[in-house]
Amino acid sequence: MNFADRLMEKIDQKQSHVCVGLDPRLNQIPENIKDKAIKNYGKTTEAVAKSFLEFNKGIIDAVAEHTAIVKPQMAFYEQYGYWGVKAFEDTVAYAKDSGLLVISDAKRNDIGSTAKAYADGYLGRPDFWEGETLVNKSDSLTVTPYLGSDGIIPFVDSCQEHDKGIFTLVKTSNPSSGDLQDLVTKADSRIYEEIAKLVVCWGEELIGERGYSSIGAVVGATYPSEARTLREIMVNNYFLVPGYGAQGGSADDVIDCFNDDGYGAVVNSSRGIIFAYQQKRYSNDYKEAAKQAVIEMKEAINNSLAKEDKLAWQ
Ligand SMILES: O=c1ccn([C@@H]2O[C@H](COP(=O)(O)O)[C@@H](O)[C@H]2O)c(=O)[nH]1
Repeated sequence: MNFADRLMEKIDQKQSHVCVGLDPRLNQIPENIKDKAIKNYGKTTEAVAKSFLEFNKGIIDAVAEHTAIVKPQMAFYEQYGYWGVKAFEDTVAYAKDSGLLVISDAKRNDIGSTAKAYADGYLGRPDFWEGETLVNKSDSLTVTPYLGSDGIIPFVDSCQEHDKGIFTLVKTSNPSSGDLQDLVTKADSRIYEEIAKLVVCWGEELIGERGYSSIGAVVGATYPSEARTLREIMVNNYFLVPGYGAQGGSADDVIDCFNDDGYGAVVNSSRGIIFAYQQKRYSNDYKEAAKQAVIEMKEAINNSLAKEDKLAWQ
C-alpha cells in the first residue's frame, strides 16, 4: 500500500494529525531510568542507549493511541556512536511493533550514486552476502534537496519500489531558514517555491488512492504565510510540519498546511510532548505527562480545523 494511503489510514484510526518526535536528551531523561542503566552497564554509551530505549518505549506506549506516526531524529542517537544507532534502530522497531508509522529524520542526500546507498539503507532492502537482505523498518525519511534532482531520484525510486515515503526540506522552521530558502530567483519566485515545484514533479508518479503522493515536504509551523503559498503549489503532497510548541508554532498557525479536505499535514512536536513532565501544568510522571500533552495537541489541532470547517471526522 502506498505510503500516503497508509499514513491517512492511521490518521483516520487515531483521529489525530500529530507526529511525536522522539528526540531524547540525556540530561532530560528521568534519573531512575539512567540510574538503572548505569547500574547494569556502567557509565558507558551502552547505558546511554539503554536509557534512551527505555524512555522511548514509555513514550510510545503513552502516545500510541493518539498519534499515527513518530519521528526519531537521528542526531540525538548517532552522537553516541554504535550504541546510539542501535537505540535508534530498536526505537524504530518498537514503534512499528506498536502499530505506528515512522519517519526517520536524518535529512540525507548526496550525489546520485551515494544517495542510492542512503536510499537503500533507509528505505530499501540492501543485499549483502548472497541471498542475505537487510530490511529497514522505517516508513519514510527526511531528505535535503540541495543537490537537485539526481540526488533525489534514488529516494523516489526506493519509495516506488518499497511503498515508502520521503519528506523534502522546502521551508524549514528555524529562524535563519530564509538566508537561502527565501532568496528571489531569476523567475521572481522564492527558492522554496522552486523546490516545491520540484517536489510536485518528483511525486507525480506516486499518488495513492486517496489523492496524496508519497513524496512529501517539510514546511515549518513557524512560517504560516509561506505555508499558505506552498499548499497552493503542492496540492497533492503531504506536509511534515515541525516547529509546533517549543519553537512557537500553534494550532492556528498550522491550519493552512491542510487542504480543505482536512488532510495533507502531520504536525510534529518533540520536546513539547516527550519532556512535558518537566512543565508544571502536566503530571510529573513522564509517561502520563506525554499522554496529556499529545491529547492536548491533537484536540487543539482538531478544534482549529473544525473552526475552519476542515475537520475530516465531523
Ligand atoms: O524545519 C525543520 C526540520 C526539522 N526539524 C526537526 O523537528 C524536531 C522539532 O523538535 P521540537 O522539540 O518540537 O522543536 C527536531 O527533531 C528538529 O530537528 C525542525 O525542527 N524544523
